[in-house]
Amino acid sequence: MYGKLRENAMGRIPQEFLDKMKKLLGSQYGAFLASYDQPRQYGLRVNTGKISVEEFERLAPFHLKKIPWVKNGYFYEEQDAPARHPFYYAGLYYLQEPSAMTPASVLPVHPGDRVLDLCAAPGGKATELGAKLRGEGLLVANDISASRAKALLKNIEVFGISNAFVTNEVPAKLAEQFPEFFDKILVDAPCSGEGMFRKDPAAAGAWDVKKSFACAKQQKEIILRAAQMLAPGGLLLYSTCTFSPEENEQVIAYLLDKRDDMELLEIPQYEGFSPGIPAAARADWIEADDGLMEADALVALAEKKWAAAGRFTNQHGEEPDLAEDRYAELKKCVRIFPHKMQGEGHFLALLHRKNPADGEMTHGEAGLMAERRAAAGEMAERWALHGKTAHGEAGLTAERRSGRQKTLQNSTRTKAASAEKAELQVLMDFLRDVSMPMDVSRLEVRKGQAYYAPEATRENRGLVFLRNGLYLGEVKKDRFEPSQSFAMALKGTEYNAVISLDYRDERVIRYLKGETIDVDDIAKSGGRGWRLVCVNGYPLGWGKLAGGVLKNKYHSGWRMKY
Ligand SMILES: C[S@@+](CC[C@H](N)C(=O)[O-])C[C@H]1O[C@@H](n2cnc3c(N)ncnc32)[C@H](O)[C@@H]1O
Repeated sequence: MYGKLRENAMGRIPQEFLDKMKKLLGSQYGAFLASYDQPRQYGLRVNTGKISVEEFERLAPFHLKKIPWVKNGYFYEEQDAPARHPFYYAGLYYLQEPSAMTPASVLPVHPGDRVLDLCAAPGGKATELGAKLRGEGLLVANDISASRAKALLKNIEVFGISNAFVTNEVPAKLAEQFPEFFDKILVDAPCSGEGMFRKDPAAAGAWDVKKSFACAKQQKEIILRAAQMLAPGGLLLYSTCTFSPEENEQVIAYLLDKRDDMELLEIPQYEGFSPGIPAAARADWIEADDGLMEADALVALAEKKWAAAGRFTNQHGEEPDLAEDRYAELKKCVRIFPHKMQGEGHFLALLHRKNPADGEMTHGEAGLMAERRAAAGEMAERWALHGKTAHGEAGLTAERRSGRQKTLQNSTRTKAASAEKAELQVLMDFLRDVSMPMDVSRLEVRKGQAYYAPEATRENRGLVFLRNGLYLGEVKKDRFEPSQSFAMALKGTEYNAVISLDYRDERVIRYLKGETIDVDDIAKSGGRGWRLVCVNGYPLGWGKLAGGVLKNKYHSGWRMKY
């Protein structure tokens, strides 16, 4: 009977799952099975928005080994305990299973792109997409679960990503607001998680053969909505952490059936990658809408479908010529198997939406392109007007700072009609000490709350969202209290009053636990006011200095607990 768990040599791996894998892998099945005797892989991915991989290798006291197929990925050893290190709190890396790093690493994202991560929580992939944007363009990071979206927002903030719109929506609602809007979309779909069994034995216990069918139904809805939001010429990366063909090749085959304008692209190859399995989109891997079915019913359903579609094998093994089958291109997908490389398991498909500009363009699409060209021109003018500085530029000279202040004041005048003018001025006074490149026309203060809106922001009325852009802090009468997220978005060189401690200094941990710390030895010249607290030059949060003592302003909800 389907769904019954059986104890076996590897623990609680369901026999029905093993039977499916045997069918999928054929002669490789033995090697796959043996991989369950191997330990799981631990990985961390460097946040290149904050630190280069070279500097990270020099600084991090871990046993690191490069993950060969991910430029900024490393294996570490369990005893390194990187989740307890201050560099983790500084957002220098994300802890992620190595094969899960692959989707965001193969989706080419460039500064200025409009990017959507549709199923983003808790942010393992969104944080990498955001790091690649370098603060330019827009990252819409969405999750249907409100509690998981909160975790997503925190990770985006820890990573210092300033241009994210974090939403908690169903894909259909987003598709209404963002038709053909995004250059790049990641769909890391909710799935049956068969690639998680070694890492998380509870996932094996929760597995059921019905789950793949239910997930596939959801995945098909999600991927179709994603395609609606993709601009002509855009790229869509679909991924899962499961092996089941129903949730992988069959979802891609479904999309290709529904959308003639979508095509599969080759994914840059790594020797351990396995190709997608065209036969898994047909053969007797069949979809049952209502889940659990007895074997006879499955065969009957399969025969009905094979007859109707005319492209599946029947139970006697008759199948059409592969070379003539459009599903042959499913081999461009990538499968990661734990017996072929050092990753737990993943599936990836990179899809391109054909651009009518390369052939005949429809009227609507031509309008969209013109609108986007105009918006790009307007943006370029705006940057020129406000003298945008390059990323990574360390600090402003006094001369440039005073020039910038003039620009800020000019902009304040343009907002004179706003009731928030006085509050905006308080914010601007604080920003005199900040040299992070900012476009002043994107600063907003609403009811005392200050934000820096993303570049490609849009009307979002009606959408449930947690954050639009960077939360800068709160204006309280005539003073400004900078936020934790603002500290994380700054570089150590972008605030002119910094207290930087070495990670071995015991005060770092005390600061992260929320304690007041004595910094008289560093702040020798005395002084008062806001200090950006850093570990080895990388911001951790704020403190307020008075008499050589630093009052702790680290976000109370983010404190180190042990
Ligand atoms: C595989 S997880 C995503 C993991 C994430 N990409 C990462 O790397 O950290 C799938 C996510 O999809 C969300 N989800 C489930 N159904 C969804 C839907 N219909 N639309 C959007 N998100 C959905 C789940 O809440 C879950 O957080």
